[in-house]
This record gives sequence, structure tokens and C-alpha cells, in this order.
Amino acid sequence: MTITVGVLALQGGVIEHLSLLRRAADYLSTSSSSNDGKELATLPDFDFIQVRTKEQLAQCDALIIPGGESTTMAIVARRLGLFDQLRDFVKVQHKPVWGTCAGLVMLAEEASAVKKGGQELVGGLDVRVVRNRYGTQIQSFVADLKLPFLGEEEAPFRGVFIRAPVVEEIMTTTSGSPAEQEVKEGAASASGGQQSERGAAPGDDIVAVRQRNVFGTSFHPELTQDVRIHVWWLRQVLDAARHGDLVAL
Ligand SMILES: NC(=O)CC[C@H](N)C(=O)O
Repeated sequence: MTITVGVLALQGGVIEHLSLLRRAADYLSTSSSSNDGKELATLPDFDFIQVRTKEQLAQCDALIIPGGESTTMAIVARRLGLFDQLRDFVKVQHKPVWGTCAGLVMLAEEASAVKKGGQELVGGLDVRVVRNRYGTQIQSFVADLKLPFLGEEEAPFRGVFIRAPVVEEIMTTTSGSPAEQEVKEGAASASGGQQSERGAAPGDDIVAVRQRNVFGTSFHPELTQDVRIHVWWLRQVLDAARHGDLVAL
């Protein structure tokens, strides 16, 4: 079995994600060969592709929407007629999708601080993000993040924040619904903001969020050499492929 993972390649950090995805897949194949062999026996091949057309999107079992500029990405996606299919991918087929930075904006149901006239979103995460939370490009910074979903004992993750959005509100669609709880369980706060080299510290801002099949990060793991989040996400993709949907963490 081959699992096809796409990176939406309309604009932004596409190559960087593809490179870390390949490294993450290598890591999974070597780590599974050193455990009891159970995972190895069932570990499928991964195919990583750039997605610019409806046909390419249709091939994908999972998708990354990279960082870049969400307004530009939305305009190009509209021109290429990809929006309906993207929404179907996320909200009807419930395939695993991960958005980084501009990708998180695209996956939010609502966004504030948008350009005049608004911008089109794919949605899927019942959150409102605020764009450019920490200011402009020159106010970019890195901060050590504690991300509980990687494991409580794990070393902090070096988060790269470039005109980053944060989740300003987790919205209650149906009160007490499982979806709402999963958002909350999936939320990860930044800590160690004093490690920031530049710009505002994230403090308690929500910079990673998950709701069922949809995952978003404010920062750019693909701009580091740290493969842990890509490995974690590929495991989610594997689980989704095996079980038909994502399992709880
Ligand atoms: N680094 C980024 O992806 C920046 C995101 C950008 N501020 C947007 O809203 O699209």
C-alpha cells in the first residue's frame, strides 16, 4: 500500500515541507525496524507530491497547506477552482490535513485582521485565528515551545514565528460536542517565551491546535531541522489510513 501525501504548492514553503516529510518517513522506517517489527510489517510506502491541480489533490490521502501568504494562496486556489475540493477533502472526506502558519489561517473557520474585503478560507477548525499576531516580517522570532502532544518528557521544540497567526478563540459549535473537546485537548500553549530571540513572546497563546483530522501550527517546523512534528503527523496519517479516521492521541 502507498500513502500519497500532498503539499499544496500554490505559494510558500513547499520544498521545505517535502524535505522534512521525506526525512520523517525515513525516520519511521528505521525506528520501526528497531522495535518489535510489528510496525515494520505494516508500514506502507509514502509518496510525497506537490499539489497544484484537482487531479493531484484527488490522488492525496493527506495534505499539508504550507506557510506563505494566505490571501495570495486563496486567490490562486480560487482561480484554479480548488476551493470546493479542498473543503470536501477536509470536511467531508475527513482526510488528515496540516496547515502551518498561512495554512493554519486557511484551515480556520474564521480569521480576524484580514485584508479589506475579507479573504476566502477552507475552514475545518472551529477556531478564529488572528493574523499577524506578533507584527510584521522584521518582528519574526524563534521561541522554545512545550508541545504536550509530542510527549511530556520531550525537549522543547524551537518554533519559528514569521508574521504568525494565533488561535484567539476556540469556538463552540455544538456545546460539549466531541469536536469541541478534541480541539481543547489538541491545543498546545507556548511556554519559555523568554527564550525568544526577537519580537513578542508567545506566552500562553495557542500556537498548535487539532480537531479530528485537522491540525494547525502557527509556526514553521519545516524551517528547522527538527523532524519530530512531521514524524508525529505522519503517524496520524498512518492511523487514519489504517482505521479510516484519526484515533485519539
Ligand atoms: N509565515 C506565514 O505563513 C505568514 C502568514 C501570513 N501572515 C498570512 O496570513 O497568510
